[in-house]
Formats: sequence, C-alpha cells, structure tokens
Amino acid sequence: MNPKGILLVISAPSGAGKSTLIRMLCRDYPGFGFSVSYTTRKPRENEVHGKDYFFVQKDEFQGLIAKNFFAEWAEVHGNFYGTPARQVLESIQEGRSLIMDVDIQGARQIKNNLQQGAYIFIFPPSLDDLRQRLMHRGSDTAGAVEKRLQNAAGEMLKSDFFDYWLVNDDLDSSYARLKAIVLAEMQRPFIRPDLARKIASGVHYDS
Ligand SMILES: Nc1ncnc2c1ncn2[C@@H]1O[C@H](COP(=O)(O)OP(=O)(O)OP(=O)(O)O)[C@@H](O)[C@H]1O
Ligand SMILES: Nc1nc2c(ncn2[C@@H]2O[C@H](COP(=O)(O)O)[C@@H](O)[C@H]2O)c(=O)[nH]1
Repeated sequence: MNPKGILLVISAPSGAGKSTLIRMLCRDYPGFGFSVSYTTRKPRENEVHGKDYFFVQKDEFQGLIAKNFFAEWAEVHGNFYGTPARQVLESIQEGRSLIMDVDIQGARQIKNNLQQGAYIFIFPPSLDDLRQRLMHRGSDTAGAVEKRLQNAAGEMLKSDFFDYWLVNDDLDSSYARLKAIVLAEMQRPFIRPDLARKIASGVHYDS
C-alpha cells in the first residue's frame, strides 16, 4: 500500500471555482484520480459524458440508488448527483489519491462513512464576485444562476465541519494555497488499512 495516497473532498458554492482549481491540480498531479459523478443535470456545452459526469435520466439514477451503487448521493439545486462507490473503495484499498467534487451534503456523508480524507471548502471572495463568475461563465440560465446564488449563503454557513477553508480570490495565490494543503496531506499516513479492509469485506455504505 502506498501511504501517500490522499483523499481530497472539495466543496464550494456553485461558481466559487472548485472545478477550475481541481483542473489545475489534476494537471500538476497526473497520478490523482478524479471521481466522476453521476447526475441528472443536463450536460453543459463542452462537458463530456464519462469525463465530467455520467449524465443519466432520473429513473436510471433512482435505480442506481436502489442498488446501493453510490457512496453518497444528494439533491443539489434541483438535480441529483451521486458518487459511485467503486472508485472510492478501489482508491482507498490501493492507496491511490482521489479528488472528489461534491456538495456539502455529500462531503458530510463521505466524512461520516469513511472517517478519513481532507475536507476543503472553497469560498468566493464575496457574493457579488460569485454572481459575476456564474454570469460570466455563461453555462447556466438566469433562473439556474439565481437558484445557485440563493443556495450559496446557506452552504457557506454550514461549512464548519471542513478541515480547510480556502478563499478563492486571486486564482494563482489560491492555487498555491491549495497545493500547500495537498503537500501537507501527502505527509500524513492517513489511509487506514483496517477501515479499507472492513469496507472491502462488506461493511455497508449508507447513502
Ligand atoms: N480566482 C478566480 N478569479 C476569477 N474567476 C475565477 C476564479 N476561479 C474561477 N473563476 C471563474 O469562475 C467561473 C466559475 O468557476 P468554476 O466553474 O470552476 O466553479 P465551480 O465552483 O466548479 O462551479 P460549479 O459547482 O457550478 O461547477 C469560471 O468561469 C472560472 O473561470
Ligand atoms: N453530493 C454530491 N454533489 C455533487 C456530486 N457531483 C457534483 N456535485 C455538486 O453538485 C453541485 C452542482 O454541480 P454542477 O456541476 O451542476 O455545477 C456542486 O456543488 C458540485 O460539487 C456528487 O457526486 N455528489
């Protein structure tokens, strides 16, 4: 087992910049896996099925819930999102690093179930910046942007269980701070083989 495998669970209000920062990490750490979620949201332009998400219909998603396919799942901004359990389990068992991009409900479920990992919450510098970023990105309808902004304050107020808070103001400086967190986490022999063995032998994941 590679003791340097780390599990990074990253959450943020929509538009705060987590996908941007995760893309930068994946570029600099090609050995890190990215947990590709399932969602019932419609694909955005440039999103690739199987790379950004697995895009599925609601009935398929519900069937997967019934089969205990997900390590966690949640309804976020009116759509369903879920993390397939298999990649998380395999990464832990094999000591490989994995990045998860989940909302705060998902982060809480993963933390409760796995009791390991580094939980990072990314803040925008302000709600005005968040609005501008979402509008400038241009990937969501005005209604969807409003819904995401309305949810942002509540998400930020529930972020106290995260290990790290990162304000994504200047991108380069934020990325340097994120990398410092990653480097620190890599010094921790945090993968717990006993837990991996328990999960591998059939301990149930509650979603
Ligand atoms: N530090 C920054 N300064 C200015 N703009 C930024 C910064 N970080 C990201 N952005 C821009 O903000 C927009 C939203 O970023 P991104 O898509 O990474 O957010 P997100 O948190 O992943 O959102 P979602 O949860 O909706 O996927 C993008 O257009 C991105 O280029
Ligand atoms: N609980 C989960 N949340 C997830 C998962 N994958 C993504 N997300 C979160 O959903 C929102 C919206 O994402 P978007 O791509 O539609 O902008 C964002 O907070 C993501 O972190 C998941 O598997 N589980």
